[in-house]
Amino acid sequence: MAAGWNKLDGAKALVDSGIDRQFLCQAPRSEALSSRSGAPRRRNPGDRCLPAAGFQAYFIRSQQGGRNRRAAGCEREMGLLPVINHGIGSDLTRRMLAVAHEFFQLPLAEKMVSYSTDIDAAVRYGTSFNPLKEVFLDWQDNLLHRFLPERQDQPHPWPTKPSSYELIAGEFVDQAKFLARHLLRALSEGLGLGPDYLEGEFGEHNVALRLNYYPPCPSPELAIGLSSHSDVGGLTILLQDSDIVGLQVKVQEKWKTVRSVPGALVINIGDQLQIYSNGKLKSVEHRAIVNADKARVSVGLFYDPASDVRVSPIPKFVDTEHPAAYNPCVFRDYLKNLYSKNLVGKELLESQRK
Ligand SMILES: O=C(O)CCC(=O)C(=O)O
Ligand SMILES: [Fe+2]
Repeated sequence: MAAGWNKLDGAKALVDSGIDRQFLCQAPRSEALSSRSGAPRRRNPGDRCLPAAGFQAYFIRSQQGGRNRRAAGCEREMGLLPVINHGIGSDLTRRMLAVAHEFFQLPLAEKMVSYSTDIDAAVRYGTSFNPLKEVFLDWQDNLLHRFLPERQDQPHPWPTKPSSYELIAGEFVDQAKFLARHLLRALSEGLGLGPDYLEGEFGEHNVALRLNYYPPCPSPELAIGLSSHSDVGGLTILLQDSDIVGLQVKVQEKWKTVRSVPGALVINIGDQLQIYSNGKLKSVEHRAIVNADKARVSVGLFYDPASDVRVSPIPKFVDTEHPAAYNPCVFRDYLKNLYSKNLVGKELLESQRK
């Protein structure tokens, strides 16, 4: 294991602890050495590198699906919506991505101030999805903020470093929330409901902001950045680093890579909208892959029903031909279920099926 590293320290800390020493390469010795700059060496297809113990926490599934991860870009029929004229200024999206990078560059101890295993914590820093349970970790570290309606009378405990974080992330949350509401109204009308219907169902609504950081990975074909999942709530507004691909969507059992267009946002439908619409809307199965060259960040704003809302198919979508397909579930319980398991595609939603 990398000296002094433990799995809760996360992917960036493992990379920082010295990639070069972690690989026992069976390639010719001269090739096996990394470049003098210390930058991860690009591997040749013929290399047989065995990751040492620290990396084995991530290098998984090693034999599965490697080729798929490099699938060509395609946005048609993906079930998600890349949008450009979304009203969030390019200056703000650029600053949001920059401050996210800055956050993850902080020393580990400063990020760990926000480490918590409490899923109700307002701010939570960590690695992977459920590192205490997973055998193989996702190659990413993350910071999650939850803005719960029941806490709206308390100031949000923003991380104090980087110093511009609160201002930039606060502005991004406000604008992305505004956009999410607008989209929810449009979806509601598109379903033949009144424009405020879905918003009414969501109640006081939950908002969460998640920053994902994927450090460069010496063997990207052996790791996954974020395991396959669908977002569990209502709508997700996702901002990703320009010109670094990572997001993939499952379309007809194949992984398609989503192009990363500067300033564009990707809108995702979450599980609760599939339940409300009794399957008329479908939550999108997606994942993130990693690359050997560049760290990537993504920032997701999740606009979800309030925790105490009981979600079930809307009566308009239920009749004898279309019986209710899902059991009702209080959103808080759905989230608890999520965090008690590992991320596995749409299994959680499937377990809600009648
Ligand atoms: O990094 C990405 O592109 C995906 C992030 C994501 O799916 C999430 O945070 O739920
Ligand atoms: Fe997601």
